[in-house]
Amino acid sequence: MSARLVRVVETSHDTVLVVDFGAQYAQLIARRVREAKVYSEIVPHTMPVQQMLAKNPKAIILSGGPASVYADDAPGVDPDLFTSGVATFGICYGFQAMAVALGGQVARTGLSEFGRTPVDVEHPGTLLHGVPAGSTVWMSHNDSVTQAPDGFDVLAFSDATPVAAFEDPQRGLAGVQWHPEVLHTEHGQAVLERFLFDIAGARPTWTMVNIVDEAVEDIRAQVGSKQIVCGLSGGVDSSVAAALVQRAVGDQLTCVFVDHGLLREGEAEQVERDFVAATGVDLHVVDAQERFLSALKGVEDPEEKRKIIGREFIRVFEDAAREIVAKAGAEGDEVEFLVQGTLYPDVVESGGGEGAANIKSHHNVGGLPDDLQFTLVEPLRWLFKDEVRAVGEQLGIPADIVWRHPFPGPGLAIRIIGSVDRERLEVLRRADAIARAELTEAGLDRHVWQFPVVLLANVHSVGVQGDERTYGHPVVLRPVSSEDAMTADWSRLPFELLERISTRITNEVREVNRVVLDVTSKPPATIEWE
Ligand SMILES: Nc1ncnc2c1ncn2[C@@H]1O[C@H](COP(=O)(O)OP(=O)(O)OP(=O)(O)O)[C@@H](O)[C@H]1O
Ligand SMILES: O=c1[nH]c(=O)c2[nH+]cn([C@@H]3O[C@H](COP(=O)(O)O)[C@@H](O)[C@H]3O)c2[nH]1
Ligand SMILES: NC(=O)CC[C@H](N)C(=O)O
Ligand SMILES: [Mg+2]
Repeated sequence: MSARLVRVVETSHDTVLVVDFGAQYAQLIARRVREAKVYSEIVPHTMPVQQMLAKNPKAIILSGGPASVYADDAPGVDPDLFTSGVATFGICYGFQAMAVALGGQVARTGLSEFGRTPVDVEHPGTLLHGVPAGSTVWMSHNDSVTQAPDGFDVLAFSDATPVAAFEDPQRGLAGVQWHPEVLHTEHGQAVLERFLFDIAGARPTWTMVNIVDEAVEDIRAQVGSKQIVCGLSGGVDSSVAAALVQRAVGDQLTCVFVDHGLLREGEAEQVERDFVAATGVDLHVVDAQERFLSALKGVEDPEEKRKIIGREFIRVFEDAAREIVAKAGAEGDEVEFLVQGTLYPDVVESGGGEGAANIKSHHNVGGLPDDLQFTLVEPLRWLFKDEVRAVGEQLGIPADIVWRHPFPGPGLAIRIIGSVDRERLEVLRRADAIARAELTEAGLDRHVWQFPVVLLANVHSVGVQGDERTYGHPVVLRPVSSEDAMTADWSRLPFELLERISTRITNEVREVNRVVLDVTSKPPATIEWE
């Protein structure tokens, strides 16, 4: 990330740091803060307090976490934080850790609360101003604060928890046992906003107009008068990134669309037609089917597939950059910059959070080759997907691009379980086209986040079609709902729709004799099968 961009963000907006104690919901907390128009970043709990303070935060939020505050290896909070003058809000584990650090008591009372829980507000104070006397919140804890630290007012209690919320507005400190960030909690956003605005005094300046203006300014400063290429897939992220760069440096930008042979039916034609029509951008289409398919020949391991694809993408961008420079007749002037549509969850998932495991190498982050020659320009690396969509709308990108379902860069290669070849790709492409067309026909595109169809090319199953025995392959339908692809649930599509898809696929795609539905959430599964 460019040091300049860090400065632009930090000096023109109030920043809220979300300290991650291993929470399920650290990302969600950051998103909710941003929904209140305050810029927010996640930092690991291992970051020293001095380093946090160096980011000049307006407020700090301590997240929940799996540990018990008195356990030997429990992550603690440096008491310096509470004398630094920075307003601090504790949620669940963060609330308990704040209580202990300031001299309160936490105990495992034997009374746990999970899920929907009624709380009584006995004294709203500043934090719970406007919250009714009885409301329902979402809890997930075994330990409870049994005594608030000196100087704090206790604001609420539940059946199992004598201290469910407290505050000391003079010192800018407050906390709740429940999770204000989850949708099931009534008045959750309002409580976060009382903390942000009334206790911390943060300013709501993180708006789409400001985000766009600042990104444009920053790209201009980074790129100057040089040529720049953008890997454009026609997906939401790269379309929005390209539109931002186009606004910043106009015709210095050339977009490169790679047809790697792993695309869905009609995709290449659609990107060429719709994207150019919508933006007027200079689009360079590369037919690299042969190159990708021969590099992938016989490869079954998912990580190996991803690494090969990441590498080939970059090699194609390098070749394209050389051609673009030659065409422009600009001798000796190399293309130094490559625009990618990398998002904040990509950054967090690929080790932005301390000790985060590598689940899979996204082709544009962990899958990049070591000898990358380009300087990356990633104007969206601070944003969540819903924010990217809002930026896209702000830039006037048509709704069918902004609301497209995400499609992974490695394409159908990671939806064929087993090695990839032209025949298998063709089978999957036909099944996928049927599923997508029926979803659209049913008017349910906006109800699902994504709808992968997966070909189990390594598996055979017996069927009977036209009174004859067949020995074909199953395909898996994987419709999911999600807010940001970090977590997901399987979509409850109507049975009639599933039936139509199943019948059409087995009738129209000869190689497939079985259609199954994936009913796993993420976690424990992931959205894509590889
Ligand atoms: N076929 C392609 N040609 C050129 N670049 C691509 C292609 N596929 C992916 N990329 C590059 O990889 C990046 C990451 O891909 P990813 O699928 O996450 O984003 P996207 O396609 O822009 O949006 P979406 O997530 O909505 O599909 C893209 O932003 C783009 O820069
Ligand atoms: O551009 C991409 N390059 C990749 O290598 C990649 N792998 C997964 N995805 C997409 O990321 C989201 C989360 O996917 P998973 O639950 O499978 O990890 C889902 O939206 C996936 O489609 C990718 N996108
Ligand atoms: N969700 C949480 O933060 C839980 C905090 C702590 N582990 C408890 O069980 O009470
Ligand atoms: Mg994509």
